[in-house]
Amino acid sequence: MEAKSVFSNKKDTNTEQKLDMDRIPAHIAIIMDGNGRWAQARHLPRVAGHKQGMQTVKKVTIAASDLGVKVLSLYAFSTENWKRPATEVNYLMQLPIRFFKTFVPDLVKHNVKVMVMGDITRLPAETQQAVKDAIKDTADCDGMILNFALNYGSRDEITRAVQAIATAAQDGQLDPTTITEQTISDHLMSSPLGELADPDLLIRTSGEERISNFMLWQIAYSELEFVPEHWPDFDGEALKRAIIGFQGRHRRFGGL
Ligand SMILES: Cc1cc(N2CCCCCC2)n2ncc(-c3ccc(F)cc3)c2n1
Repeated sequence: MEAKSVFSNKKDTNTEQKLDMDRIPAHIAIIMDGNGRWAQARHLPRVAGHKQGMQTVKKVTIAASDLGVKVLSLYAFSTENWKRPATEVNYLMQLPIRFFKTFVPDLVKHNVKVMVMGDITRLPAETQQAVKDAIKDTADCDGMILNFALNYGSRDEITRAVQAIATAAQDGQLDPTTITEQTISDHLMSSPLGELADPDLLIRTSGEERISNFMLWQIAYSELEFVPEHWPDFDGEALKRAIIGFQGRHRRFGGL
């Protein structure tokens, strides 16, 4: 059957690059980098980049949902981000609240379910409540899952999984000789995603080629796309270009 396709209207492609709508990656993860540099280039405070980055979250969420992506994971706040200046951390902690107040009705309209990975107990109470409200208000949606990584770090996630597995073994609830890769996957924060837990495609914006402690276990077989746009400049067309890059590769899952 001829694959449905959508031409990328970006004029700088020198070949006819088509988006194969029958091979959209089920799970896309994005490291949303470049917000501070975007602001700096415009002689604006760093928080202006975060504010514009929030608008990009809304735009890209709808674009991904419309393309048929099943899970979109976004690295919103890492366990390392607490080291940033208090003024910036305080601003960032307000963003989930603003997101809830301004965007949840749109998410429901697009049947998008909010999920969060990370230790939210360390967040300010108001931020925690906004996150819980976003999860509650979208719980009945069964379309794309918008999975925010918030106060998340992959090494922290793996450490917590090892602790839980060791405790179960110590309590006689788990025979250590039966531990498999699936046992570890089942104890990660991504486990509610089930078969969709592992990203097919990881995108990092702003040209940096680092993983930065994001979903280290889950991206074992992911395709990686490092794109030049700062996150505030990323959009639906840039998302299509990244997916076209993904579709252009033969995926081996370690085989031939
Ligand atoms: C801390 C933080 C920062 C944050 N940025 C905006 C995007 C650019 C990168 C970092 C700054 N965004 N964007 C959305 C959320 C969010 C998180 C959980 C939730 F339930 C609803 C919204 C968010 N949270």
